[in-house]
Parts: sequence; structure tokens; C-alpha cells
Amino acid sequence: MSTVVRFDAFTKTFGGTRAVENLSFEVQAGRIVGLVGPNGAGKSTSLRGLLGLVRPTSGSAAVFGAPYAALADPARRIGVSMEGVGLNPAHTGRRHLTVFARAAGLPDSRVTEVLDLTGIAHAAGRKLRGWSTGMRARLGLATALLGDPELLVLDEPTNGLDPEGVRWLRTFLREQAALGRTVLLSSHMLAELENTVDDIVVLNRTALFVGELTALTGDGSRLEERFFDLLTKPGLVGAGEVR
Ligand SMILES: Nc1ncnc2c1ncn2[C@@H]1O[C@H](COP(=O)(O)OP(=O)(O)OP(=O)(O)O)[C@@H](O)[C@H]1O
Repeated sequence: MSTVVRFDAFTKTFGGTRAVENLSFEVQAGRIVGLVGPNGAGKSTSLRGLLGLVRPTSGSAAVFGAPYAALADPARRIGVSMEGVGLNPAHTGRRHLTVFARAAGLPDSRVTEVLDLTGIAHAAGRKLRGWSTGMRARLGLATALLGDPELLVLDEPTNGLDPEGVRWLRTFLREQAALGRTVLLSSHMLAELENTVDDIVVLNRTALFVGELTALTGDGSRLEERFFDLLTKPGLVGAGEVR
């Protein structure tokens, strides 16, 4: 197995706020890894640190063995879906994707492919101001897929998706993993994650658990139960718990 992502004692302080402390974990190729934690736990800060959008106060985050900024062709190797990526409401979906495709040196034909892949081809000609949150979530994913990347980094990809969309995303991510792609995603949807991820990182400023999902749920427990155990009763969870 090869290591795709590696956080090593990653720590980020904003002014007086320690957003992430001493976070260490690895993501192996072909795995789907879920980063979970309560609001403000540091999930987005960690993902942004991986993508070079946040500079660690100490420690490091590396992707494909190097800091993001050192990668030769990050837009083709890593697909990112994250809130705050500019959407021009006056652009159509196709236009939005074409801007990103051209910036990454990809052919316009790839835009049509990702529109089909993510089920939004029928809306491609409509201005984004009229798109629902769920449609925008699919557009975020379509943008991430443009470069046919080896790694997908998805911040809250299920936000705004309806149940059909959530199910579609789960199947889609499993297919990606079966093709050898790697997925690192953050989510609040514990019940859904249980059906999707191979490995899990429970984060509450520091990592409370890093390991295979089955180490938490293999005894028939629900992820939600184990999650709250970790948050409220550290020391009871066992294998994989970070001490
Ligand atoms: N640019 C910033 N400047 C100051 N503080 C920040 C900044 N970004 C994040 N923080 C703080 O860092 C902490 C972690 O925030 P972060 O957004 O990483 O958490 P999160 O787990 O993604 O939360 P949520 O689930 O609510 O999206 C919070 O206390 C937040 O207020």
C-alpha cells in the first residue's frame, strides 16, 4: 500500500485559538477516509492545511509525499470540493466547469463527461443563481473530478444532497475507490459515513481516534454511539484511540 496523505503532528493556531493540535494520520491509496468531528473541531482547517491554503503553526501535511505547493501538477492529481470556491451566479454550470477545465489545461470534452458523471447535464445551460444547494454540491464534485484525479478531497460533500443524492454519492465514491482512487472527506453525517468509509479519523481539535471503521463499529455498535463515547468518555474506546 502506498501512502497518499500524511499529517504529521499538524498544528494550527489562529491568534489565540488552537484550531488543530498535533494531528497525525495517514491515508493509504484506494481507501475512503472520513474526517468527523463536531462544529469547530478543525476539520476544514486540516483539509485546508493539506491543500496549502493554511500554513501549519508546526508539524506538516503532505500529499503524494510532498507539500501540496511542491506538486508539479496538483490540479490533475487532486480533486477538491470545498465551500468558498468562487461561484459566479451569472455563469452557467457548463461555463463554470469550463473555466476550471481550461485553467487546468483540460479539454472542454471533459466538462461534458463530468456533467454526465455527476447527473447535472440537464442543468448545464442554466445560470448558477437558480441552482439548488444539492445541485451545487454535485457541481462541486464535478469540478473536483475534472482532472480525473487520483485523490479526492471533499469537505462536507453531502451538504445539501437529498437522500437520492446521498445514496448516489456513496455508490460513486465506492466505485472510485474500486478503481484505486483515494478519498478523504469530512462529514457530519455519521449514519451515512458508516456506509461509505473504510477508515475514520475522529477529530476534536486533536485526534481522538484514527483507524479502521470496523475497529469502532465491528461489535455492532453504531458509529454515532462510539463518536459520542469518544467525545465524552475518552479512554473507553480501545483500539485505534489516540492517547
Ligand atoms: N481563518 C480563521 N481565522 C480564525 N479562526 C479560524 C479560522 N479558520 C478557522 N478558525 C477557527 O478554528 C476552529 C476550527 O474551525 P474549522 O472550520 O476548521 O472547524 P470544522 O471542524 O471544519 O467546523 P464545522 O464543522 O463547523 O465546519 C474554530 O474555532 C474556528 O473558529
